Amino acid sequence: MAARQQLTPVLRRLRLLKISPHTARHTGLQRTLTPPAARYLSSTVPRHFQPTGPAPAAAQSKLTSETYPDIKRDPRFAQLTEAHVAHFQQLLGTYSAVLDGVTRSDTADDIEPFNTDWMRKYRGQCRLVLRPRTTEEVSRILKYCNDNMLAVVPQGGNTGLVGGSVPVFDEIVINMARMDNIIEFDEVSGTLVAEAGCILEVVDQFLATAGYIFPLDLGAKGSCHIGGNVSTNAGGLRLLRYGSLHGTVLGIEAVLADGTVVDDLCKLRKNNTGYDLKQLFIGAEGTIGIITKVSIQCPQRSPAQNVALFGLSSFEQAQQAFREAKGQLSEILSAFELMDDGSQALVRQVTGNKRPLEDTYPFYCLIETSGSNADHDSEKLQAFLEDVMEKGIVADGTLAQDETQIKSLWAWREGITEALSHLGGTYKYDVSIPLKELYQLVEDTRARVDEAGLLGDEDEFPVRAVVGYGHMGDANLHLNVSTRRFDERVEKVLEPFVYEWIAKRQGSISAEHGLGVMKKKYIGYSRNPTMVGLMKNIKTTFDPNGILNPYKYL
Ligand SMILES: O=C(O)CC[C@@H](O)C(=O)O
Ligand SMILES: [Zn+2]
Repeated sequence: MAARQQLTPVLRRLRLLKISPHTARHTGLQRTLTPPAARYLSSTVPRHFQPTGPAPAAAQSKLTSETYPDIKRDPRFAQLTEAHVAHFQQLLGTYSAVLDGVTRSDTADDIEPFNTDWMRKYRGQCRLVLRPRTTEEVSRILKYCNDNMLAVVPQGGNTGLVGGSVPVFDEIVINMARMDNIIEFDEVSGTLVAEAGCILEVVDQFLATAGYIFPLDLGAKGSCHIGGNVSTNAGGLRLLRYGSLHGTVLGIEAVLADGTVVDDLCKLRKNNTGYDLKQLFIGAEGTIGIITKVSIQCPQRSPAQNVALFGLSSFEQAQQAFREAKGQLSEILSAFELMDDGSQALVRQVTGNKRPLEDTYPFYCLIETSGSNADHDSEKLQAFLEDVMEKGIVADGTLAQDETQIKSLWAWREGITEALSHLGGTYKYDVSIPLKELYQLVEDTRARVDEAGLLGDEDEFPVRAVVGYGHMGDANLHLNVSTRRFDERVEKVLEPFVYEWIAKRQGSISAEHGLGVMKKKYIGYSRNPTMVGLMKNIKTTFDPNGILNPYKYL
């Protein structure tokens, strides 16, 4: 206690000193999602982005097949015919298809959003979108496609960042949005069973009404589907606390290429009976089957939550702060995120929002705690803050006092992706590196782009900034190269340089966003030939004709 009193002057440096514990953020089931334009208009920034928002300033108009001329359409696949369309129309009833140029649609939807990814970096040429409502319909669609050699792309909320959920050529899109039922929830065990097309935020808000939380949270939660999350093995903001989907997913139902339904919708935490086949579908990006249902273990929602944002003078200090946070906050630490100043300057530029700290620092960390005892948590956090400030690890900081402040602090981290998208094209590298060297990649990349004469403030330079941020608690960095326009010269300077850099340090070239089209040819930088060979065997076993999400992943 004496020590704490002595430290009071240090604590005064925190602008929002008083920690007010508060209840969980989401209450009630709400299906209305906020339009993207409104996202930056208030201090209570909604925590998601939409894939169908306004096109980024320098949207890619090129087709993926033009950007990647070495990818050729597989001649084994059939061309779509009138007979195929008629078949699907009959199969799916009135809610059937959107066919480009031909009026066979149950909606007025344009086909283009299904062909284009959220970043407008990848553009396919699909002419048919199917939107099944049941597993049975998915099964029939796939059986027919397999028998007729029609390639398909499973599509969730289309919020992916590696071009995995849009076609490359004329693959048929199987969009899962209509399979959006929450099937059952056990309030005692916390086991949820839901269809793949459920929107993550909707499920999370449903769980909030029962005092639970979905064990995954990410910026795209307002648009992404839980089936897509599982298919890409999304990591998100609280992996540090709740672990990977490989641990929380208890079971899945999936449909194989030939229409076979794999019913492994297990609800048990323990089940060592034979190979754990569901694990193969988690992170397979729809290449071995389409996930139709998911059973998942949901943790209890923490009644007390606190968020703090700190400024730090070096990456070395960010590491020290992380170490202290783990030691001192232990079981209540639920997120530890890193942002460099460049990323924060871009968010500020796009949103116009006032920065949370008065001065700028080279690095910022966002810490979240979630616990069950508000007094206990506040005490721990206070003590942690006193300690890291006294030790000179943290230069300045701010603590959210209420729900609104929590959201606006989180927006400085979660809003980076969207902010960058408004500035032009972004080359994104989602990587895992041993923590010590995490930020070195950003510095080395910046130096390389600069040396190539591509980085500058004036419009003639394609690259505006090279920034880094990410899930420091998971040693997962998001290296983002923000450009005024996508430019082949930039891509050539970045690739394979970034992948080689990572391979030298035994890192992963794909930490949480998947491989998609973007990293297909680079898999060898993170997986050895024996493993890639085994993966190819698995792919052939599950999908002998290769109709599921071709041209990607392997
Ligand atoms: O846009 C990115 O590079 C990262 C997106 C997402 O994984 C995040 O952590 O914000
Ligand atoms: Zn991330």
